[in-house]
Amino acid sequence: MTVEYIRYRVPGDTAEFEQAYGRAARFLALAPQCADYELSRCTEEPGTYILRITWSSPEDHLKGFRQGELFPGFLAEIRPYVTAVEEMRHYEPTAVRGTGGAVPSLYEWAGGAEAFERLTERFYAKVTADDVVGPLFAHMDPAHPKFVAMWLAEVFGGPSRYTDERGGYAHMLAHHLGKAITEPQRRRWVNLLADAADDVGLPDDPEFRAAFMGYLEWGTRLAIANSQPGANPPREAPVPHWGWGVAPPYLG
Ligand code: HEM
Repeated sequence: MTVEYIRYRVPGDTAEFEQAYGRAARFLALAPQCADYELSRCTEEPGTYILRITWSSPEDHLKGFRQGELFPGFLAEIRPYVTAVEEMRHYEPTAVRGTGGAVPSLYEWAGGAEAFERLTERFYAKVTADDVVGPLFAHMDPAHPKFVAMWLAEVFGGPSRYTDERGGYAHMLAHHLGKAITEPQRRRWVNLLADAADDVGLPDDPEFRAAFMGYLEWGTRLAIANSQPGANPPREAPVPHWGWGVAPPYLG
């Protein structure tokens, strides 16, 4: 991915400029090389704009889009503003990124470490009594619920205890390798965790539950793939961090 920034200083009618970009954006929306785009207006100097476009690569932008069939239509809309461009360059994102304190983490929203411990205690009580998934956990370490609570807490934005104290992703992966988890087992695992979330009173607002269940769908489908005989997933990776996605926390 590469991020293109285009800085404009628009001398005349800024409403017309925004309308022109509104029309030009249709071509970006169709471009397979474009991941997303956003036009922002400067608060202090309203004639100044920055357009941010994320492209799959500089080559995809310069060869794929610029030399492709969508570019003439795009350019026709914004041609009057070409002379207003002050900067037009590609930037590589760095590791410095994240959300600030204005958005609570899913970990905080859920109720912190104690909420995840209540959740997994309840969940594994259901799991071990279950005929579909129970046999997989027959020799489970008694501390397993606590370890999975640490994992979930870290994934959802809590402290990095699973990484620091338990071996992180590599350790979690090692527990799934060769387990040959089936789809009915995966589905039961997800259903029991959703039931446990209700039982222990995890927040049930739509935004939290959509993000929570989104991670469970993603993680359990990976667990199936990684657990099949002969699977060769990456042995080292960071613990994933899961956020709110498209539905931010409801603060109404
Ligand atoms: C989001 C999905 C999942 C997450 C986050 C997860 C997390 C974990 C973690 C962190 C461990 C290692 C705990 C430790 O440090 O000792 C573990 C082990 C294990 N997981 Fe998962 N898991 C997921 C999905 C599944 C599914 C779908 C199954 C099977 C239906 C499964 C079966 C197991 C088993 C059998 C172990 C070893 C338990 C033991 O004997 O101690 N996991 N899991």
